[in-house]
Amino acid sequence: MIDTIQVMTTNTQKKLLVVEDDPGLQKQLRWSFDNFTVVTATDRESALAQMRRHTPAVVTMDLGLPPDTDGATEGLATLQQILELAPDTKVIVLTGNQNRENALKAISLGAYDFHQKPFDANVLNLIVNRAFYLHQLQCENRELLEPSANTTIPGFISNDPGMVKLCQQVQRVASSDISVALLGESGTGKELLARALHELSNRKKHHFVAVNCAAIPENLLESELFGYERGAFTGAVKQTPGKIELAQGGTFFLDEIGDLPFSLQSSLLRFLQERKIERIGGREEIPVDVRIVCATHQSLKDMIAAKTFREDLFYRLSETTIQIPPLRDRVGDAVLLAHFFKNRFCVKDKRQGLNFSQEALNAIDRHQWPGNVREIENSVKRAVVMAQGNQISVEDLGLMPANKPIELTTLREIREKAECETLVKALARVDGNVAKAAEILGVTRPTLYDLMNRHGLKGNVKNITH
Ligand SMILES: Nc1ncnc2c1ncn2[C@@H]1O[C@H](COP(=O)(O)OP(=O)(O)OP(=O)(O)O)[C@@H](O)[C@H]1O
Repeated sequence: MIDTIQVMTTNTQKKLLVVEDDPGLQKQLRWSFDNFTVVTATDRESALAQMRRHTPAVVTMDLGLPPDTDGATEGLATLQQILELAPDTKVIVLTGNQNRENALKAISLGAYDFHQKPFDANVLNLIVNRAFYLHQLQCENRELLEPSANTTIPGFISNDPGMVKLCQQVQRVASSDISVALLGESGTGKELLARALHELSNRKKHHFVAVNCAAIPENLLESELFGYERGAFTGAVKQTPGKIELAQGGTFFLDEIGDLPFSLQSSLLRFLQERKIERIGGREEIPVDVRIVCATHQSLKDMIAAKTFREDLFYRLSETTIQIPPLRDRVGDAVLLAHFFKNRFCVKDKRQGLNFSQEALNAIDRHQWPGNVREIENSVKRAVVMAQGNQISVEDLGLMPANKPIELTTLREIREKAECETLVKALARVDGNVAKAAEILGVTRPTLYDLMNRHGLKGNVKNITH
């Protein structure tokens, strides 16, 4: 049974979860905290469900939960899971001073012990209030210690003034229907911004449909985009709408537009001019109202010059062009993003309390991140798994410590050297398998090939060993 009494404090809602299987005691406890939103639970399952739903600041719990009301195996396991779900939550166990050993075990897990029987509601009230303020202080501390992001796009983390402006530009164009071309290196957040354009527009009730032109073989791409009628070709067993049609009313995102085969560029151009599609093997023209967003890491201007990309299509696709800078050009963002992903993966992997060592933070700031945000995301993800104790080291991140005396003259040389060494290390670890090395480094295969080319490693992969 859930009972809710809502009272707000200045900035954090006072939420208390009472975990107690004795109905009499539960009732008594529930009414003792009229300045809290009180939710209740009687066993492990309901306690965890309430934790997920409400993330209360404070929990009071009876250790003797069913099925083992005498022992505390169930209660201690519940306590551990509560703290894993929300490590900032303050848990007060009500042991009634009956089992000192269990009380000590609970304290070692991170709980507070309230051993008074019969319990005094006023004293417990004081303790719960104190625990709440401790929780609030801890949350505020965390916010102060960790840099915060400034953009107005939910989930898009950056404090770099250029990026903040770029996000404002995204927000401004989101409400219009003009086509947007997002240009930038791999992993800079093009898809994330494409989704933001959709979410911030009044098309958000409809679908956001993405097609990656590089991932679909040329002979299948046409039917993927435009759909087909039954019997249009061998294997066309039923009428199938294309991705453009599926985005009706919403946003259609063409990722890696630079990889759209030349043969299909004129079909796409026709659609953009007429806003109608014809399924393969069909006779009917179907009007489709979609907003077009595309992205690429390639230089479309160079492709136009090389006559591999149609200029007229480029102008249709890029009524607005947004150039996203690489991560190495954004001031302070690497550390900010590292904290962001660390917090995300800590919650996901239930590894609370992890922090970067100072040396790791310096290395994050120094590293060039050729794979941009995707690389930092993957690096932190792996580090959260690898870290021992509560510190993430430079090694956990797969970065280079700055302990060698610097003999080189320019920063550029130092960066180049570090990049080259990282590539060699990653390739050696996977016996020269480029796909696996790209995964470790958080870059795409083409990016890794480019980097290997630049560092003269391409012909030498087989020579790279441990
Ligand atoms: N500023 C950001 N804040 C938070 N997460 C980000 C940010 N930029 C990118 N990401 C995350 O980084 C990863 C890569 O981003 P995304 O897929 O949008 O890049 P992309 O430029 O489209 O890459 P590609 O060209 O390789 O397709 C995603 O998991 C995305 O959520």
